[in-house]
Amino acid sequence: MNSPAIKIAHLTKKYGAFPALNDLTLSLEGGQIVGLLGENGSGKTTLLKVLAGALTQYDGDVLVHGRRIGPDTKAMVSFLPDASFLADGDTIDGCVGMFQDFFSDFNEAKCRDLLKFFQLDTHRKLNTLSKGMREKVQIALAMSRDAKVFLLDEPISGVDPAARDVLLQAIVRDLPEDALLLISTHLIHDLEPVLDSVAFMRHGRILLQGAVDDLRAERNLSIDQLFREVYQWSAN
Ligand SMILES: Nc1ncnc2c1ncn2[C@@H]1O[C@H](COP(=O)(O)OP(=O)(O)OP(=O)(O)O)[C@@H](O)[C@H]1O
Repeated sequence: MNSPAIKIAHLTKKYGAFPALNDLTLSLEGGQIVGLLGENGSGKTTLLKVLAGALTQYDGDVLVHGRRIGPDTKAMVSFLPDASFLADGDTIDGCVGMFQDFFSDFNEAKCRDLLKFFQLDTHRKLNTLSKGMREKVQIALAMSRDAKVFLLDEPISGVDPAARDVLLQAIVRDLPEDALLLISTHLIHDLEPVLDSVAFMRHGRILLQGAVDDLRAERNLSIDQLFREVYQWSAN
């Protein structure tokens, strides 16, 4: 049998003495879109950084397709961090060239197609773009790798509500079959239509996990409503 796309057991990541991830266990299969949800400070970004190989000091077992985090998994994982990872002075064309040089699974034609779809002039420098335009560039780059796991940290927070749907469709279209797309967000209502399952985090652990359809049917609530109910209840 194939290994799960992500398998985490007893993951603890401390900043100083503070456990941002606290004995977290999670297993996710490929071929699905998963929402990583949770209140501020619950550990979403920290978890994505561990999976991406950006944080290396932690306790516990973290496997991507059966491999420990390292060069092998980095080659399979496309990570879109919440902060801009591109240099201000570069043009969009320059960023495309950098991805082309850096990632052997980068599909330039797909990226250019997405940039065109977003109506971005690729001669422009990043420091002349709005926050939302920059997010579109980063999404086009990150989604144009032929990766097995995509980790997106708050990918659509900078775009206006009307543009979010378009952006989301661009993210999910042409997703490689069997790929896992794990998206952290507070914009649950916007994301809900594209999600197959969700993992709710609290205090560095998984509080609740399940298929969106099952959770909706069991609780008779939308995921947005369920989130409010769970966190209201657990905050008391
Ligand atoms: N570099 C750091 N040094 C110290 N503490 C940190 C650092 N990064 C994160 N933390 C702490 O770890 C906890 C988890 O932070 P993290 O950014 O992973 O949460 P999050 O769920 O992504 O939050 P948000 O929804 O606000 O983006 C928080 O309490 C935060 O203050």
